[in-house]
Amino acid sequence: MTHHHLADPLASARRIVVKVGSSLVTNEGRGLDEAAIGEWCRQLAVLSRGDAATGLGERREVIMVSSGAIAEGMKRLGWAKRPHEVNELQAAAAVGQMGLAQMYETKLREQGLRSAQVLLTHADLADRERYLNARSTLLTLLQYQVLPVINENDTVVTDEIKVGDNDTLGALVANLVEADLLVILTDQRGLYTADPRKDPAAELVGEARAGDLALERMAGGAGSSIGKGGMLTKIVAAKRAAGSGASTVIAWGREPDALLRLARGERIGTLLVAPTQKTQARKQWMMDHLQLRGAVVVDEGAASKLRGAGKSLLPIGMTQVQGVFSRGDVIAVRDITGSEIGRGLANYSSAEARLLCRKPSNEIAQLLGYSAEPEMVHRDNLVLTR
Ligand SMILES: Nc1ncnc2c1ncn2[C@@H]1O[C@H](COP(=O)(O)OP(=O)(O)O)[C@@H](O)[C@H]1O
Ligand SMILES: N[C@@H](CCC(=O)OP(=O)(O)O)C(=O)O
Repeated sequence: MTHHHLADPLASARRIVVKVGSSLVTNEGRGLDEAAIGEWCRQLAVLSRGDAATGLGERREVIMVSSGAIAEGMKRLGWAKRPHEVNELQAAAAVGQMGLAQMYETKLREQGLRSAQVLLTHADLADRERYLNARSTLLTLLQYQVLPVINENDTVVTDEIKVGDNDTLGALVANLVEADLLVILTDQRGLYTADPRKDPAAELVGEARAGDLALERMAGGAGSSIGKGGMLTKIVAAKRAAGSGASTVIAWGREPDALLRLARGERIGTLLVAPTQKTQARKQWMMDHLQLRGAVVVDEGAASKLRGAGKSLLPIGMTQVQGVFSRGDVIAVRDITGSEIGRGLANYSSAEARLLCRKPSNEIAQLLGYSAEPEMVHRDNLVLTR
């Protein structure tokens, strides 16, 4: 084994989710902080483009998760106090989201970066099929070097089915796209041993293991009336992000060049290291958590490409489909002798897969009336059995 030490979680991160909280984005509710948003967008553009001169030659894929819709909506509606009525909160979110989207669009365009608004709900992430759709949309945007700006779709979701806070949403997005790093920018310099607003003796935690229970005892709720989650949701988010192998940094949103410095490997704020690496985390998830719904049998050519060359499974290599499964279910991939090659997420249902056996991918659209992906199981969603 050669890969004994873990790569530096900051400098090696190539896919990064950045989350900013309401109080930062809206300047404590005073209105969208154009200068702050402009600063993050400038840094995001450098990361996305790559800039050898600043020691960031390689391009990173970046996704923004931004709060602030409700706070900004309240400001625009002239509401001084946060309403309790759900419909009023939802109305405020709808008003504020316009401002958010417009601001990010403008600031990113100034940097020569294209952006896209993505509003997600809990259901989009809980349902396997919608999950895969959201995932492939986000990955497509990244592929085209578009920066997705994500928020919860507050206007349509009711309390019971809400993600509820954007720290959690950021972690779910990190899971969704299998990010390497989640950066949570907030109004404190990181996680302290106690809420620094209440305890002046509190000290900054430099580094810890994501998921360490001692962290949860340090974290309190939101310090202001603007933010939603406080530190606890950030700690829990870090644990969740670690589930897919992403480490988390909690840092001050006004720290100069925070995103660039982090990407260069500088330690800023609190680093919560994911104990398992990405590929291992995915493998565990695929092997442990899911029951198999079915299988596809592949010919020898496909089997050797999967085993040896690290390729995706294309419909043309499939000879047989077993069981009943939906798009997004975990299925086994077997060779002609019946032995398992690997497991992965099916891009097509069993009924569709039966129609696709032995067919070239350019016929998928014609056979099914639509085409989701050219692969039956994408390499990134496939784990080889040992
Ligand atoms: N242990 C802690 N370390 C740092 N901040 C803490 C801690 N416990 C509670 N907090 C509070 O959490 C707040 C940040 O959470 P929140 O207001 O939800 O911000 P955001 O809008 O960035 O999500 C801080 O202002 C702070 O008062
Ligand atoms: N989706 C909500 C944000 C909710 C939220 O989690 O806020 P925060 O704790 O400030 O990140 C909004 O845009 O107002």
